[in-house]
Amino acid sequence: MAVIETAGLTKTYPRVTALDHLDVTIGDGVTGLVGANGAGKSTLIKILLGLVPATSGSATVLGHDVATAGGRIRALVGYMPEHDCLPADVSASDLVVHLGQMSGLPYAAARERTSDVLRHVGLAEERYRPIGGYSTGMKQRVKLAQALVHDPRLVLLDEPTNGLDPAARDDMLDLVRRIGREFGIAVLVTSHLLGELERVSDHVVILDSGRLLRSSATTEFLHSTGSLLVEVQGRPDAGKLLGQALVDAGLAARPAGGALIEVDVRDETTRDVVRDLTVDLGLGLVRMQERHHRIEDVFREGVAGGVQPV
Ligand SMILES: Nc1ncnc2c1ncn2[C@@H]1O[C@H](COP(=O)(O)OP(=O)(O)OP(=O)(O)O)[C@@H](O)[C@H]1O
Repeated sequence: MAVIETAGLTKTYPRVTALDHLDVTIGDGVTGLVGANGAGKSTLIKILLGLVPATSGSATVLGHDVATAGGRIRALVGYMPEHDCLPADVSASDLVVHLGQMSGLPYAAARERTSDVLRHVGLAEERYRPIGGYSTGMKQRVKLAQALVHDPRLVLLDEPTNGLDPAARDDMLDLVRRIGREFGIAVLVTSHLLGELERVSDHVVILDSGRLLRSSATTEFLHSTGSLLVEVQGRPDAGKLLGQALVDAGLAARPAGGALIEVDVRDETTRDVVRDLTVDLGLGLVRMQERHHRIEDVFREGVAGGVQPV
């Protein structure tokens, strides 16, 4: 069963169409929802939670219709909102226990789960201090903990790395990956920082002005654009010589400046062909490295080239 499914989902505000006939299916694992500011990510999340009604079209979350089963969905789903919304004068521990009870857990179970999830997100003794004194990174962890306290089947994380410095961002992304891989909870995580999602996501959905630009496995993004950068030495025209030999061998190879050649990876034999031809030509292999385009490049190419939704 799809975790999330939308059909013709549209949301119009008086001045703007935030979602425009969105058809997308999201499964288990970690899915990155990418888009520039204003692309419609937060609007999609709020509709999926049953907090904001769609203008037209439909959506289901874990098989439940968002239009009629918002309450049921919110019991099964954890939500980490984008903006700072934590009360300053309450401790993380008290807040998460309270929200656990609001999600239906008895007091004792809420306390036990709170202790577990705060440990998982890396909040130790400070959990008993008022949240007002926390750093941004600690506040983000509290927001993540409250999304997990009721043991949801799916979590919706809206810009969890917002406002974090690089080290805190890495820690948060590690947590997101662990939620998906180790705890088996489906994750939909949004970001406008495209590069970070390829590290943690199994699947990437790209939104552009409320429309679906692309939805595919992360490996497909990388695989479809994978190439090798090869550097050879031994004679002045070494690069040219190897480039021609690679083309003669049926590979797509092109000069990449000086003694550098870029070769498209055709299959698992490509590296062996490069190595053998270099040896046959009596050249020295200086380096052979992966040259993946990043999701960011694919996104840019897509927008510039007007790629049709898939
Ligand atoms: N309540 C609202 N009333 C009017 N317009 C809104 C409302 N909420 C969102 N919008 C508009 O809808 C569009 C999509 O906004 P949304 O917040 O979903 O984008 P986003 O991709 O989450 O961007 P961000 O990362 O900046 O939050 C934007 O143009 C925004 O200004």
